[in-house]
Amino acid sequence: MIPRSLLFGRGLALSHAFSNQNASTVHQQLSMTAWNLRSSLRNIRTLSLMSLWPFNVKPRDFSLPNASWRPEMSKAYEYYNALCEIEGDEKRRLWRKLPSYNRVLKYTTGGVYLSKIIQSKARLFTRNIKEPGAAFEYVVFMNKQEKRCVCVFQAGHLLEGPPGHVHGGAVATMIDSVMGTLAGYMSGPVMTANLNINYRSPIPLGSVVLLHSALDRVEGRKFFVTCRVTSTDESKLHTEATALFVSVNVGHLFGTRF
Ligand SMILES: CCCCCCCC(=O)SCCNC(=O)CCNC(=O)[C@H](O)C(C)(C)COP(=O)(O)OP(=O)(O)OC[C@H]1O[C@@H](n2cnc3c(N)ncnc32)[C@H](O)[C@@H]1OP(=O)(O)O
Repeated sequence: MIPRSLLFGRGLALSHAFSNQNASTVHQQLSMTAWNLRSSLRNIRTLSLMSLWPFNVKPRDFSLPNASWRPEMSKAYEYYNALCEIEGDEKRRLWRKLPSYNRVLKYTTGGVYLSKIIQSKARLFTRNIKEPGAAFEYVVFMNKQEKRCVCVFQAGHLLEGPPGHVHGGAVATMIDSVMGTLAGYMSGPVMTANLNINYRSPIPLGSVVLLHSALDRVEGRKFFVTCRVTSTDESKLHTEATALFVSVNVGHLFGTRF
């Protein structure tokens, strides 16, 4: 979808051009009209080329296994991935692996935001480091029926906070992202309104942990979500969090509520 104003703005100028009866003015306006027409075609061509991108390139799914994954990460991935592949009716499948891109593609499928997003250099915070394994390696498995998800997270060397351990802000980033993904999956666009974190034990740099997130309750537009970060065998609790997400109209993200 291309914004109507962009497509038809010059078209309106074209129809208005014939309202003046004066011959020279009509001549001038015809030249203007030809210019407007050429310009419109150029705009349409540019916009249609733009609208083909990025759909003509398959986006990279950053949550697929790569060489930087430690055996523990691969093992946890295979465990949850196997749950996704349980045979049967598609609708009855409980677990799904969510793909993960470095752009928020969802909003580029159409509407007035298309050109804004396409022109943007924005990249998702957790997916903007090119070297595999250097920062956030993670994959989210969603269970919509049970209103919960599990994220397998391997924390790379660029996420250091206290020596040899993961930065609390990096842990918070992952918690916010996973809880936000769950709330968004259940409701559509959401924003974090409130996030409370208790750090119970430090996470060694390079280690693999699980983030278990669950939807606690919904009150109108408010989604209350919990999260626990544990070792992969779940014997050690690293972090606990609760958060409130508020569902928003997409216009809220662009400052144009409607
Ligand atoms: C794939 C990657 C996923 C990544 C997910 C990451 C998510 C994020 O990090 S989002 C970025 C950080 N968050 C923000 O920038 C949000 C900034 N805040 C806002 O935009 C707004 O305050 C927003 C959207 C939260 C709420 O605004 P608005 O839509 O006007 O709702 P508003 O009417 O104020 O509040 C709605 C309800 O929520 C409650 N509420 C709002 N904020 C809070 C809060 N901080 N604490 C408690 N309650 C709150 C209100 O009291 C109200 O409750 P009720 O309906 O019972 O009266």
